[in-house]
Amino acid sequence: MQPLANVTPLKSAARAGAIEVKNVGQVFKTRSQDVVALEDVSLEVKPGRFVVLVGPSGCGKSTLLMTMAGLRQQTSGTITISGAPIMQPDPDRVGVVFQEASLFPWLTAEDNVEFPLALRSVPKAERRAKAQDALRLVGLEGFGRRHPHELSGGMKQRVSIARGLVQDPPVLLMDEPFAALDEQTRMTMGDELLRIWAATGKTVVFVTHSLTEAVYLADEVIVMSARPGRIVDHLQVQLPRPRTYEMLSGDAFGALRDRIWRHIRKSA
Ligand SMILES: Nc1ncnc2c1ncn2[C@@H]1O[C@H](COP(=O)(O)OP(=O)(O)OP(=O)(O)O)[C@@H](O)[C@H]1O
Repeated sequence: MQPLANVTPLKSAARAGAIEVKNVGQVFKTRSQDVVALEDVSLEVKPGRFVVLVGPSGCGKSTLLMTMAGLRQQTSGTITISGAPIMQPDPDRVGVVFQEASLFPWLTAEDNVEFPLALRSVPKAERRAKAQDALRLVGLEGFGRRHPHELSGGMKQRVSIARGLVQDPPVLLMDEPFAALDEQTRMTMGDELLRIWAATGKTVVFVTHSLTEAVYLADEVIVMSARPGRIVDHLQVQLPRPRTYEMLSGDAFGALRDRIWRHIRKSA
């Protein structure tokens, strides 16, 4: 276990990293109609679990993740993170990583990682130390002075993960973080993420369209139906860890992937 240095422990340590979503609904009001994106979604994630959300395109996966991150307010229901409601973004409790690395091109990798701390006026020396820790954790020690255009797609996404981790939140929410990467890099990044997860003990909620990636990474897979998004299945993935490439062709792996696919095909 290798937590980031200089971290203030959470007050409610016992529930740090727990997520509770209760009867959450999300309705978007547009000029022509009300779009029901989420309907009566409830789920519980225990601290330290790796949970993957899958479902057909437009079923509300990103909406659910953004609502858990406090970036949107749900229309109904409640969401608590580490035992307290989440009403707005709170980088001490929740880190977020998006599909596009969305780095500032004019800032170096370490300045990008420091950015959330700079916004909160954390002193420069402390910012730098935390950014160095986070960059080391994602395997980018020595690359901090590079600008995004000097980094590969996978490296940029590592910087983005480091930025999500820099305040050492107990929860990391990831919205298709590897979707823009080629298949080889994507597999490597999956293994890297599992290494970081094992080293930090964070709760991860990860959205993907790839059923293989879902089963490979997850402790649990939550399957959503087409809009309005509801939870239609919740699978426990009991494959041993560390996960290996050989498991991809095993019967247990195939059975889980088929079960998820049957739900998605029904919804499509
Ligand atoms: N701001 C908004 N205003 C109106 N409708 C929205 C808004 N944001 C999302 N929606 C709609 O809500 C539904 C859920 O969208 P969301 O992006 O959460 O789905 P998703 O499962 O993440 O999709 P994908 O897999 O294609 O990324 C979609 O029908 C989308 O068009």
